[in-house]
Amino acid sequence: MKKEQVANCQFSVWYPIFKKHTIKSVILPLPQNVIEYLLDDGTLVVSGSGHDNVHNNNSNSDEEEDIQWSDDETTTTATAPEFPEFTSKVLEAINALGGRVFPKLNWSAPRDANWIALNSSLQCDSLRDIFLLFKSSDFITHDLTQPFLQCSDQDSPDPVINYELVLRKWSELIPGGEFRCFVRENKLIAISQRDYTQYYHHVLKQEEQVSHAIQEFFSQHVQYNFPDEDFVFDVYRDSEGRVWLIDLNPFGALTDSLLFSWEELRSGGEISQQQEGPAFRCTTSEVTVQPSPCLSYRIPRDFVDLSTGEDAYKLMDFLKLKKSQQEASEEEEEEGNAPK
Ligand SMILES: Nc1ncnc2c1ncn2[C@@H]1O[C@H](COP(=O)(O)OP(=O)(O)OP(=O)(O)O)[C@@H](O)[C@H]1O
Ligand SMILES: [Mg+2]
Repeated sequence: MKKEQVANCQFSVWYPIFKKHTIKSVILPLPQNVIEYLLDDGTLVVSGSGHDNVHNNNSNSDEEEDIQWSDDETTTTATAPEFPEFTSKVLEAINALGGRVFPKLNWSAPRDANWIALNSSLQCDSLRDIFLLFKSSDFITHDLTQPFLQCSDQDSPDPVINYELVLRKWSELIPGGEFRCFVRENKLIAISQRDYTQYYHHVLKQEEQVSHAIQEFFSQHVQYNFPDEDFVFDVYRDSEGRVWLIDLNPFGALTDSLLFSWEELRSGGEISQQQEGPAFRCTTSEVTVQPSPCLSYRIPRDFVDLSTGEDAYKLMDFLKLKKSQQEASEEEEEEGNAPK
């Protein structure tokens, strides 16, 4: 996989080509100061003008507390003044897209961070929601810091990247309708169920119809229209059987090969010789159901609830526990001090 192939899969490259067949979206250039804010791994959301005051515990009681948790109403007012122009562009775009959006950068969405959002989802209705997800996501950091990490042409200069915030109209996609399609030398060679951790009875039952619909979509709208001849595209087949393009990804290890292996996809021989059309794989029984691949990115739910104040009872239990621990240690201390 070459750097150029990765550069071709940026949202702003493919969106204008396939606009008619994908979810309505708005692309906004990401200002340098916002990029720096996203990469600053100090506190999650910081009030004031910079990260300097995080450690500067000023005792002036008129000053706001330095650290603001994300669900605090004051967070928006604390961060918004720093990027007023960008904030208003984002809000305008969110409104134009119906009030709820799915955010991503040039390549990635913060899928590894959805657990941190109050709604445990990537659905956002403010810049504050977007910042919380982006700052918590390793996938977003990857886009910003090392997008060409696994490319074979490491000696060649990196293509110039203009970072962009992509806002997509929020759409309730049923995971069983999502498929990843692998194209080599402009030929559709393989289709995999996207959410391979679950068994979907209807996918298995409609395998032929699904494969046929995707092949038709590919030959009518995708084939020869993309600047590369090797790529991976993701689709969604809605309840009426219509196929939509969701994303484009580089053909190589950066992209999850799901129910195939990159070895077999690259060699192509075995999987495409078996039949005329593309190889089709889906999860075939409950036995193979696996935990969500993003689980390892999470921290314990209790910690999130406590830090956000989501669950009041949990917070009360936690405080009671702290209090009893404190009392116990005070008692111990007293005992320790008592003359023997
Ligand atoms: N507009 C949208 N509204 C709601 N959910 C969406 C939207 N777009 C995508 N999704 C959901 O989010 C998932 C990830 O989206 P997308 O493929 O754009 O992210 P990605 O970071 O490129 O993922 P990958 O690393 O697997 O390529 C999709 O599989 C889909 O379930
Ligand atoms: Mg993708």
